[in-house]
Amino acid sequence: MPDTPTADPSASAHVELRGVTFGYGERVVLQDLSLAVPRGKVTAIMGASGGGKTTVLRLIGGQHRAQGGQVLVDGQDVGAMDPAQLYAMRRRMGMLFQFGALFTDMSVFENVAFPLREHTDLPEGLIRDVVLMKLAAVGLRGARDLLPSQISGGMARRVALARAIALDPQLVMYDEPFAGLDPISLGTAAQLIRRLGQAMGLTSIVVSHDLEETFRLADHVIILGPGNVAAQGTPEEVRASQDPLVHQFVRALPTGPVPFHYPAPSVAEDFGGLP
Ligand SMILES: Nc1ncnc2c1ncn2[C@@H]1O[C@H](COP(=O)(O)OP(=O)(O)OP(=O)(O)O)[C@@H](O)[C@H]1O
Repeated sequence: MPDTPTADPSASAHVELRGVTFGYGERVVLQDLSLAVPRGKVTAIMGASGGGKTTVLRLIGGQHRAQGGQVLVDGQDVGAMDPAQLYAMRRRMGMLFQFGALFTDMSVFENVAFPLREHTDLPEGLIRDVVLMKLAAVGLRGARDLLPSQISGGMARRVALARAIALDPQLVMYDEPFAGLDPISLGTAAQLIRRLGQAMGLTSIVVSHDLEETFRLADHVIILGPGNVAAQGTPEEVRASQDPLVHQFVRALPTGPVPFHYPAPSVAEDFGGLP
């Protein structure tokens, strides 16, 4: 049984999935999945590898459409949006994907200016002010003229964050924001996600495998089990969950209900013909 959170996050949900089913071809990844992301808070989506976390982000961003159920952003059904509505919705969203790399032939400044040039008619002077403000927010105003090849991985992640918030989004989605970062850069990135979220009143959704950092950062945690929510609530509530899958997950145990094998034909079928 999924754990019941003490406060009902759907009361002020920014994003809601209602009975969502989604698969790639034959492979069903999400089955009747319902969850709510509270507004103005940091929500972590965690779970076993391949459990569908990135797929959930793609459904919220409208890159995929649910095959059953509804994905609601600000109460609007993403699956029913026409291209113009999708475009308008995405303008209010920032997305920071692990490999959503910077444009390598553009300076740090131009990388952050890019969405402003694409989506607004702001005059050059204002673009400069906004870019420098966003770079200042991530501590990199002084790095404006450098190329991505001249900055560290941690700095590049911060530039990508400045770019993701360039248009003052209401919602920012982070897919593995800590992957590959050293402990100091990781702590800085987590602090930035929290501080910027608070300063801008953002709803943040963080998909991460980094259990300790993510539990420290998040207000609300959702653990995906096979196709559905295994537990959700505050980090403390989720830590205390009795669900065997959640227990395995929060204690990082190698054995438990989370399968090691990707679904495959039976061993007999694959090897039965061997002498
Ligand atoms: N474009 C695609 N085509 C086919 N299968 C896909 C595609 N994208 C993802 N999958 C499959 O869907 C399942 C869920 O993938 P997803 O990336 O959403 O999981 P995840 O929980 O984010 O995984 P991880 O934590 O390892 O990044 C996986 O089994 C994956 O192999």
